[in-house]
Amino acid sequence: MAEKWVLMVTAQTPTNIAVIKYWGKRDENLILPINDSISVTLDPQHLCTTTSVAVSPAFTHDRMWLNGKEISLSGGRYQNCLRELRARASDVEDEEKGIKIAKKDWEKLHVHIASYNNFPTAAGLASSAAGFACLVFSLAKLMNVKEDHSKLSAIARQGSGSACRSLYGGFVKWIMGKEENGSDSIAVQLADEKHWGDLVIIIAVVSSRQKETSSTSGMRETVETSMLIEHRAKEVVPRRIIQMEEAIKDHDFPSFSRLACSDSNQFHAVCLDTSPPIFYMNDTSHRIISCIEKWNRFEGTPQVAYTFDAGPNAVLIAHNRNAAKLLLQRLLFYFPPQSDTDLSSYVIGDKSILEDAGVHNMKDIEALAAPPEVKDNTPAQKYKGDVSYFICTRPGKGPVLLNDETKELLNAETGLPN
Ligand SMILES: Nc1ncnc2c1ncn2[C@@H]1O[C@H](COP(=O)(O)OP(=O)(O)OP(=O)(O)O)[C@@H](O)[C@H]1O
Ligand SMILES: C[C@@](O)(CCOP(=O)(O)OP(=O)(O)O)CC(=O)O
Repeated sequence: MAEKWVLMVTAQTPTNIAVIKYWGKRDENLILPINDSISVTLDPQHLCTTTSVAVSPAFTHDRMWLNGKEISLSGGRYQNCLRELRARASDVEDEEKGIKIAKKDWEKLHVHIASYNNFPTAAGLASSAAGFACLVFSLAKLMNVKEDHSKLSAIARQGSGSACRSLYGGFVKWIMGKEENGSDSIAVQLADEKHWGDLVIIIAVVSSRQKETSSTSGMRETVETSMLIEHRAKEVVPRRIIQMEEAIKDHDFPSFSRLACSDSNQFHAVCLDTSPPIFYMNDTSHRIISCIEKWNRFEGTPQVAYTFDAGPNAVLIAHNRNAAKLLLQRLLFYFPPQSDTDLSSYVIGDKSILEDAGVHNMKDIEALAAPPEVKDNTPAQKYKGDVSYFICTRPGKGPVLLNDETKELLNAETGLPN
């Protein structure tokens, strides 16, 4: 194998937001959780990771570049994923390029990985979920790993727990499993993205700075010190999982919303019950919760569900386009952009919701009326600049291979970043 060929695969993988949260591990190395969790996959058009992986006899060691910067692959999580994939690699033949890789060659061959997140990394927008899912999916294709998505999810899980749910589109359950080796701790699809196509998701990016306590250390401290976590994992979540599956199957938005909001609040309550306490939400997060709670109560039936991961950003799930329009009007009313902000960078993603809301420029935002649920009270206060930007999106599809050469992140001849 003295030739200098480069074989490359590029894939795109979505991120996901948990509506029944994973928080706490029973095995730190294999990443085995203490409860099942359920998530919604977000449309990769708006939030996704793109990863190119390449193999060449010319590569001297495994290397990775994340968002253009070289990072070390020596960490246990990357090593575990690479080892599991190499062990399952098969023969690969590319007749056109005259490349033949035998199964046993994969132990000696090295890979180059380049990945790009089209959203802030490590800011509570689940970059590790999309990132590890994409790494595993693309390497599995390159190495001709002949296993289904559920088996691949058990490998992605070893990169980051929530990553196993990004192997599927739509609505996904991560089954915690019972086996000590983690073989039954896998993700399964509950319903695809078309099943509940009415849902609209608006993310309020409250802060895109890197957070103080990572999910990994946060959940470790919770398991070690919180008395509430055991009750949550053993009593509360198992019941909620059954109810959430039903709500999704039946398109029952009121139940979906109540369960998602309660579960997010309970996750943040166990963070507060951790010693020392962990605060992921901030004042802006709390104001968003109040706004939604007030509106939902005023309407008599939930219009929007909220959920917050390990950070202050709000993920708001509206039951249809009309609710999303009314939601965006409320959000822009309470959280108008700074005067020097450009509207097109303040609301990104699916801008058609902005059209529905009748907001075309900054003047339209200033002209928004206070929502009816606050009218009788003192004039509603506004919090200009407290939200960095909004992303409008929807439930989306799972990983896909990209055959477009212009999307490749590695050079087809050198295997180095483009
Ligand atoms: N595209 C990627 N490919 C591979 N690994 C990635 C990628 N993006 C992020 N990661 C890994 O995930 C880490 C960030 O994970 P972290 O859990 O801190 O943040 P997050 O996933 O953005 O937030 P959260 O999981 O709490 O929602 C990065 O330091 C990196 O190791
Ligand atoms: C709050 C959460 O987003 C926690 C995600 O934790 P991670 O999957 O990032 O943690 P590790 O398994 O240690 O990598 C809830 C969820 O996604 O279910």
